[in-house]
Amino acid sequence: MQILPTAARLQAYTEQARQIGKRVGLVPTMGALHDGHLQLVQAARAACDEVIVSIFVNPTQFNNAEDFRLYPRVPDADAAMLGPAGCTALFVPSVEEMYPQPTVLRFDFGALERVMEGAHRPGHFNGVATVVSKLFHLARPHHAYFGQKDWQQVAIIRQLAADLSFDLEIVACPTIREADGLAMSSRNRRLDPAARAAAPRLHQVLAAAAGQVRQGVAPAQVRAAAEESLRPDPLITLEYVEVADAQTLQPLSEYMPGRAVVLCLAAHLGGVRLIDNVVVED
Ligand SMILES: Nc1ncnc2c1ncn2[C@@H]1O[C@H](COP(=O)(O)OP(=O)(O)OP(=O)(O)O)[C@@H](O)[C@H]1O
Ligand SMILES: CC(C)(CO)[C@@H](O)C(=O)[O-]
Ligand code: BAL
Repeated sequence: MQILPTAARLQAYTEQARQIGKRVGLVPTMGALHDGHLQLVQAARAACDEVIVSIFVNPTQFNNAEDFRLYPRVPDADAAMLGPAGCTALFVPSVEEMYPQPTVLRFDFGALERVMEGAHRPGHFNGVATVVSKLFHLARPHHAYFGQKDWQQVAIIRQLAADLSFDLEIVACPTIREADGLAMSSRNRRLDPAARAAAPRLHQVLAAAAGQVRQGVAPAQVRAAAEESLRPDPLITLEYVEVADAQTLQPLSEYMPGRAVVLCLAAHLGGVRLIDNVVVED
């Protein structure tokens, strides 16, 4: 596995690969890798000759300085996992390399970002779109891999790729969970034992809500039941729970035949902010 510390090295590496007809897959991450990430690497390996993983804790997508400071960083353990998983090149730029000057780019994803993570983390998707655009320009991958745990992020990146005519396929991979249902997430490492023990409640509540959606319980009632169910838990502070159209991400007041529903939430457990979602197909 090659280590590529600079943008120029990444560009040269992928350009050479494309010139000899290789298919290039890109897996953007912020590191502190787990099986959710490795699934993306495996999917890339199955479809591509070159699997480029980027690890970059992108400052421009953090709306909370403490969250950025405390984001788990374990570069040696990450690198040790990636070779055996099938990564052929690891891009690990510095902040100065990615942002030689402060960026002034502004994206507006309209209704897609006025809800959920976009509404609760001002500037977050601007930072995500900025860094993902840069990665797409530098690596020019044929395929780029993202996780459905970040459902809204996938929708925004699809819009970004379409609007900017990036010639690549966005591949969304399912959410990988711990045995107790907790969605794998780098931030899980920051949970203390009590918060870790409480954390599977998030998925339990979403699973119960999904059951209600399947029975036709109205969206407002589903939301209220989820809020009610988490309220007594002293370790969990719910930030939002939403019942939304899975494609447009807009909150639903009623179900529409033939349209999938996504149930999304964000919650704080002992200072750690986690998100999760489940999708209910019609
Ligand atoms: N449990 C998971 N299952 C599938 N994909 C995942 C999972 N967790 C993260 N991913 C995907 O991995 C990519 C990199 O995510 P990232 O490095 O931010 O990790 P993370 O675990 O989501 O961390 P955090 O949510 O704490 O930032 C994203 O496309 C993300 O959706
Ligand atoms: C896509 C991404 C790597 C951009 O920094 C990040 O938002 C993430 O890890 O999901
Ligand atoms: N996986 C989402 C990246 C973030 O929370 O900033």
